[in-house]
Amino acid sequence: MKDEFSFISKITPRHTHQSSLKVAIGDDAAVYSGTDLFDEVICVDTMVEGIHFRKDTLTPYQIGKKALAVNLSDLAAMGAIPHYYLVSIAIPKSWSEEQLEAVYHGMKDLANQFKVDLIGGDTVSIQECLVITVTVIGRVEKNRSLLRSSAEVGDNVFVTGYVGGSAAGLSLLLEKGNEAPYFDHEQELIKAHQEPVPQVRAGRIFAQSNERISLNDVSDGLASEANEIAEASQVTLLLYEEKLPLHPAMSANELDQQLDAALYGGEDFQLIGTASKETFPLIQAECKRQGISLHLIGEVIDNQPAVYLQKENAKILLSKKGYNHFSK
Ligand SMILES: Nc1ncnc2c1ncn2[C@@H]1O[C@H](COP(=O)(O)OP(=O)(O)OP(=O)(O)O)[C@@H](O)[C@H]1O
Ligand SMILES: Cc1ncc(C[n+]2csc(CCOP(=O)(O)O)c2C)c(N)n1
Ligand SMILES: [Mg+2]
Ligand SMILES: [Mg+2]
Ligand SMILES: [Mg+2]
Repeated sequence: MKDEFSFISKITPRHTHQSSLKVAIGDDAAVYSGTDLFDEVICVDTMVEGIHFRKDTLTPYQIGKKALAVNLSDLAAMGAIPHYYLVSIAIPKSWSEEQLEAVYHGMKDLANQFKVDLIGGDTVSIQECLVITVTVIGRVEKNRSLLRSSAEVGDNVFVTGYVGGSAAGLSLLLEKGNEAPYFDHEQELIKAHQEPVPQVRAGRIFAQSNERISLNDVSDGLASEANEIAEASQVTLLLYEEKLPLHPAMSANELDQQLDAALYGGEDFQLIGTASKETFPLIQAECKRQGISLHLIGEVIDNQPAVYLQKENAKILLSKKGYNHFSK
């Protein structure tokens, strides 16, 4: 298989049956109408041992926490308020009951933080490696879900927080293991990889602004996520290299390495999006008021699906390269 994206296109139904469906396959989560005031939002993501984590990159507690976090991040990317989650777990012989309890402990701690309830799941055995699949359900004010397809020419491009930290942390773990002595700044990068914080608050600020905002979360890397917005909105994004908020704990690394981590590393679980030039200062001010940093990183410049990176004096095409499950 070439990549998961062409596979998903192939299996996407051309017609759907339910009239309540508002957003089908193609965004961070699906949306269908709920009550008079709210739409329901639902998504699912899987973490596989050996692919998303190893016993020497995440503790069992962190595996659980991250499995829920990545799903809350997809709800955040829709502007939704999370409510419930379900967990399907496939357990190999190599995992003890004590370790599995720690996985659930990690999920529970994050669930308490966001006031979400575990309401179901499934438990099965598997031959080789642990597989954990989390489904989350939330809601957003009627017709206010934030889509990848809402970008327009003239918009500002923004991203919350810092990027590249997770990939830089993973490199350290893969190189030196989790037992090695680390400097404080290295520990910060490792933490960014192990315990990403879903940007639910930021997503809510964007949804409640009542403005047109396109949004996506950074699971596969900025280049890939920016391309998803470009494709869904049929626009060209121009990102300015010097404006990318590279995680400050990476500053000892070569600049090329930092850029590589931010653009192609993934798993930062920040939110990238676009808003009109009039809207951007409003949401940036509200983010600031709530202690969230919102960085202006580029502009929407044209009506062709593409992403460019403006370097000092060159404009380079950023392809949809990033973490890809089938091209590694
Ligand atoms: N096997 C599948 N069957 C049906 N729909 C799928 C399948 N895999 C993905 N999708 C849908 O395709 C769209 C894109 O999925 P994708 O997993 O790339 O997005 P994401 O969850 O935001 O990213 P990531 O998984 O990298 O965090 C989503 O709407 C998702 O629900
Ligand atoms: C041991 C180990 N090796 C590599 C990686 C890197 N990685 C795995 S999946 C993924 C993208 C997000 O996944 P998805 O697209 O399924 O949401 C990334 C960046 C890791 N986390 N652990
Ligand atoms: Mg997503
Ligand atoms: Mg997914
Ligand atoms: Mg992915």
